[in-house]
Amino acid sequence: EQNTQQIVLESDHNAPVPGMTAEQVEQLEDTEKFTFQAGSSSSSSSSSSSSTKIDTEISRLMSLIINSLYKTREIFLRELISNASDALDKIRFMALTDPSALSQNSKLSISIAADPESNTITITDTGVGMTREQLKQNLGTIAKSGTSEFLSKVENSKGGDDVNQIGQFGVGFYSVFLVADKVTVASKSNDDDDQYVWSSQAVDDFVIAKDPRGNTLGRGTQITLHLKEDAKEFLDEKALRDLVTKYSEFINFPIYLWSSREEEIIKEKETGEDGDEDDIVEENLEDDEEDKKEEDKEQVEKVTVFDWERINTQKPLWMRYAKEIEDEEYIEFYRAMTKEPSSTPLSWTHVKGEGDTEYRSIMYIPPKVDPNFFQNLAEKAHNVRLFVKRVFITDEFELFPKWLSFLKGIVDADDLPLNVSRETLQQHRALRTISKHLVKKALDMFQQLAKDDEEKYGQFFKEYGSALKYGAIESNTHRKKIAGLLRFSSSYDPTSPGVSLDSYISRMKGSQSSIFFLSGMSVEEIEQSPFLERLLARGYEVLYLTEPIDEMLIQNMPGYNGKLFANVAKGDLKFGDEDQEDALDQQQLDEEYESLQTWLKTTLAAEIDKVTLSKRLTTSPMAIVAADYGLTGHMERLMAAQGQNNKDNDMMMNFMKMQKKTLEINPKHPIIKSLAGRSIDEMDEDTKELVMVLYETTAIRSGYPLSDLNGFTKRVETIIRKGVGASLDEEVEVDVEEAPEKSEEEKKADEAYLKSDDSIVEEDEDSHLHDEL
Ligand SMILES: Nc1ncnc2c1ncn2[C@@H]1O[C@H](COP(=O)(O)OP(=O)(O)OP(=O)(O)O)[C@@H](O)[C@H]1O
Repeated sequence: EQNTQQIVLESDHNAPVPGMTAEQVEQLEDTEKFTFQAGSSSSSSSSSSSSTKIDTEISRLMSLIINSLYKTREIFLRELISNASDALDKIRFMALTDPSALSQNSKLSISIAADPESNTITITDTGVGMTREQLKQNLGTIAKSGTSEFLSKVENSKGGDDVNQIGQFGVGFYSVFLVADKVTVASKSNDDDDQYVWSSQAVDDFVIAKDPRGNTLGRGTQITLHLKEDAKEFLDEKALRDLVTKYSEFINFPIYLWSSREEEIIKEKETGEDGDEDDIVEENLEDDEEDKKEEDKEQVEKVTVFDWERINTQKPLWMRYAKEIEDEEYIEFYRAMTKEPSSTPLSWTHVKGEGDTEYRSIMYIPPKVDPNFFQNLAEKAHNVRLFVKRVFITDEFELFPKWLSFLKGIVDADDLPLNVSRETLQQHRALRTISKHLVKKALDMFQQLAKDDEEKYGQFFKEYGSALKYGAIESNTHRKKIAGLLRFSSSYDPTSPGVSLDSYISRMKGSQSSIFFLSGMSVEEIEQSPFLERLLARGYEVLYLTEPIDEMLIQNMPGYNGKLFANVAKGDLKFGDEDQEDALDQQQLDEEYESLQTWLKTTLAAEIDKVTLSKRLTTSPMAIVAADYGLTGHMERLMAAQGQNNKDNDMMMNFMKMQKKTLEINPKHPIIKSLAGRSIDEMDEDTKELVMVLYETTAIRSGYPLSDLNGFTKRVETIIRKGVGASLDEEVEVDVEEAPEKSEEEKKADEAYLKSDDSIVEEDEDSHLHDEL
C-alpha cells in the first residue's frame, strides 16, 4: 500500500530505459536469422537459408551452459560488466582523438536494473556499441580455440567449478545463458545510423532486426536477460546489489543499480487532496527526526523511493595508498584483472614514481609461468595494461624486456600524451623511464621475496629461474643483481636447489679462488661423475648445473663478486692451495709415469692429444677432460640434441669438437699403477684392446657420446669370450624356421577387402590444412 515514487538524481541519468519485453522480441519485423559460427573470420556468419551445420563444439558449449547447474552462475554479471567496461574504455580512447565520438552521450557509465514484473535484468552501458554487422560478428561468432580450451577444462574438472573461468577463453558473453533462456542485445554505434537488436534463445541460432523503438540509447549497448524459471533469485534486490558490488570493485566507470529504499515523508497539515504528488514534500529526517515525530506522528508516511544508486565509489586501487590496502584487495584485483578468479599471485609491488615522470603501477608475479613463455618470447605479451591519467590506453605494448615479460599488472602514467597513437607512445621517453624504473622495482621485489619467505622464493625460482638466467645473459646493466637472485643445486645439499652464489662464496675454502661447477642432465647423473671425486673428498663445494641455459649463462657471466667460475670437467683444475712442495711431488710422479703417458697418447691418438696425471680423481682410473675452448661431454650431447643445423653454428661446433681432449689418469689407481709397471714390450695387442675399452667406458662416465659404438661392443664381447674361455672366432650357429606363406583363404579375404569401400581412407582436406596451420 505504500506510495511508489521515482526520484531522479541526475538530469541526464533518467529512469531505466526498459529492456525489450518478450512480446516485443516476438513482434520484431524484418528479422534475419543466423546460426552461431565458429572462428573469427569476417565472412563466417551465414543466413538460415544456408545449410551450414553448427559446429559440434559450439553446440556442446551452448548446451553445457544452458543446462548448467553450477553454483557460480552469478558470474554472468562479472562477464557483462567486464564487457561493458571494455566498451567504455574503447569509446573513451576514441574520444581522445575525436571528441565528437561522445556527442550522443558524454556520460560514461554502466547501469543495471532488475524488473521482477517482466522477470528481466537489464544492463546498459554507454560504450562504443555495435553496428548491425558487429552484432552479427561479435555475438554470433564464437571463438573456436577458446571454446575447445574451455570445454576441455570444464569437462575434465569432474564437478569442479571451472565454468567460473569462462572469461579467460574469449567466450564470456555466452555465460548469459547460465541464467537466461532468452537474451536480447540492443546496440547503437556511432558508425551505424540505426539501433539494432540481436536476440537469441541459445539454441543454435539468433536473429537481428532494426530496433522498432528507434534510437533509444544514443550510443551504447543494452542487454536484457529473460531469466530462467530457476534463476529468479537474481531479481532479489539485495542479492543483486551484493553481486554488483562484488564485481564492480575494480571497474573504472561508475556503476549504478536501480534501487529502492524506504523513506519517510511528511504531509503538510493543511493537505486536502490525498495522494496528490505535488503536495508531498520530501524531507530527510535524519537530524531532527525525534522532534518531528513527537510533533506530528500521524503525518509521517513511509514510501518506497526508487533511484540510481552508485555502487562502486572506490578510487582505482593503484591510486590509493599502499599502506591502506589489504593483501586481500591486491589479490582480488589480480583476479579481476587476469580473469583468473581462483589464482593467487606469488607476490606484488605497488610503485609510485615521482620526479621527472609521475606514474603509479602495481606489478604481480603470477603463480605459474605460462607453459609457452619461452616459445612465445618473440610475441607481444598482453600482460600490462597501460593507463594515462586513469584512461585505459592499451595492453599491446612492451614495457618490460623479454625476460621480465611474465609480470602482469598495470601502469598509470601522468606524463604521457593522451592523444598520440599507440605506436608513438611505445617510443615515448617517459615510458622508457618508467620501464627502467619498474625493472629495478621488480628486481627489488624478487630480492625482498627471497629475504622474507625462502619457501615462496623457491616456488618463484622454480617457475621463473630460467627467465632470470636469461636476464643475466641479456642484461649487462642488471647482470650482477640478477646473479644474486639465482639459485642452484650444489654438493652442499644436493636435494635442495636453493644455493645462492653468495652462500656458496661464504662457504669457500681457504685460498679457493674459483666457483666450481659441473653440468649434466640431472643431479643424479652429475653426482656419478669422476670429476667430482677429489673436490668433494677435499671438502670443496661444487654447483650442479642441470639446465641447458646454464652453459650459456656461465659463458656470459664469467664470474661473480671477483670469483671466476671453473668448470671441473675442463682444462687444468686449480684448487688454489697448490704450493711448491706439491709441484715437486708432481714432478717426481710425472717422471715415474712418463712412459705410460707417452704410450697412451700414441695408442689413443685419434681421441686425445694429451695425457696428464689427475688432480681430480680419487677412485676412478681415468677421466676425459675438455680443453678450455672445447666441449664438455654434457655440452656435446646438448648440442647434438638441439640438432645444430645452422651453418655458422656448425663451423663453431666443429671447431669446438675438434679441440682434442685431455686424458687424465689417476696415479694411485691399481690399474694405472700396474700399467705403469709394464715395459713397452709388454704392451701387446691385448693390452691395447683393454685400454681402448677402459678409455671408452671412461668416455661414457665423463659424459661423451661414443664415436664407435659397434667397435666398443665387439671389444667387450672379445674380452668376455676370453674371460669365460670361449673360442674367439667360433660363430653362432644360426638355425631358424622361415615364416609360412599366406593360405588361399587368407589371400581371398584380403582381395575382397581391398575391393570393398571400407578400405578407402578418406583424406579430410580441412583437417589437413588445420594441422599445417
Ligand atoms: N557491452 C558491449 N558493448 C560493445 N561490444 C560488446 C559488448 N559486449 C560484448 N561485446 C563484443 O562482443 C565480443 C564478444 O564478447 P565475449 O565476452 O564473448 O568475448 P570477449 O569479451 O572478447 O572475451 P572475454 O570473454 O575474455 O571477455 C567482444 O569482444 C566485444 O567486441
